[in-house]
Amino acid sequence: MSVFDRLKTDCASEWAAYVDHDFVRGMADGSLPLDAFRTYLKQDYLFLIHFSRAYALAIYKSQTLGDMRRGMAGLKTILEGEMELHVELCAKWGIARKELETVAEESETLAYTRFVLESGLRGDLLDLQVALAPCILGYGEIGARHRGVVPEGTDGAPAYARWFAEYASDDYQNAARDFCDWMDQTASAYLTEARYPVLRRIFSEASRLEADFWQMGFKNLG
Ligand SMILES: Cc1ncc(CO)c(N)n1
Repeated sequence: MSVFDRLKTDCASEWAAYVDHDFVRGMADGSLPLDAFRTYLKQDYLFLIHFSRAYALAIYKSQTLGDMRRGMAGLKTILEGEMELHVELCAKWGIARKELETVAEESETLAYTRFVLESGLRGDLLDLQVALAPCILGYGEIGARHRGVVPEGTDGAPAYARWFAEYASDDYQNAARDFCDWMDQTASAYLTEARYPVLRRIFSEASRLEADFWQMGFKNLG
């Protein structure tokens, strides 16, 4: 069993609340208000900036050149792939790059991103990977489950279909698989049963903060 499967099994309710959140269901059936998606997308741009910093921290926390290379590949995926998707989607929906760069950070964004960074600063590479796992592997699961199929006819449907397609793409799915293998490899070097409860707590909190991040999208709806 992978470390990811073990953590997911032990945090089943937090995991389900995250990957089956109403926000995700609303994207999947097209009913999500576009303003909720816009709020989410702007905050996610800020999220990705800190997420990149967390990958940079993974490089710093690496013990081997192999780990450093994997951290660098992850950093590249975000900086050159995912962030461009955001700029593209935002431009389509009337949010210019300039506006993205000046958006005020919501407390949910602040809490989640700094929690991930703090988990890595305080701990070692494995703590950091466990804090990052819900982000990468959760979006991988959501993308694979919905595969870009959104019923047409609602305002947001094209954006949601594009969004799902990105996370269902081979590139993203391969990056998620690589991440899972990488975490298993680190665990085989560092995981002991004595430290497992700490990792489980990190995974559970990161999953809860992901659910809060979706919920944030519903704030400020008129
Ligand atoms: C909040 C959040 N979690 C995970 C991902 C996937 O990278 C993302 N873009 N945003």
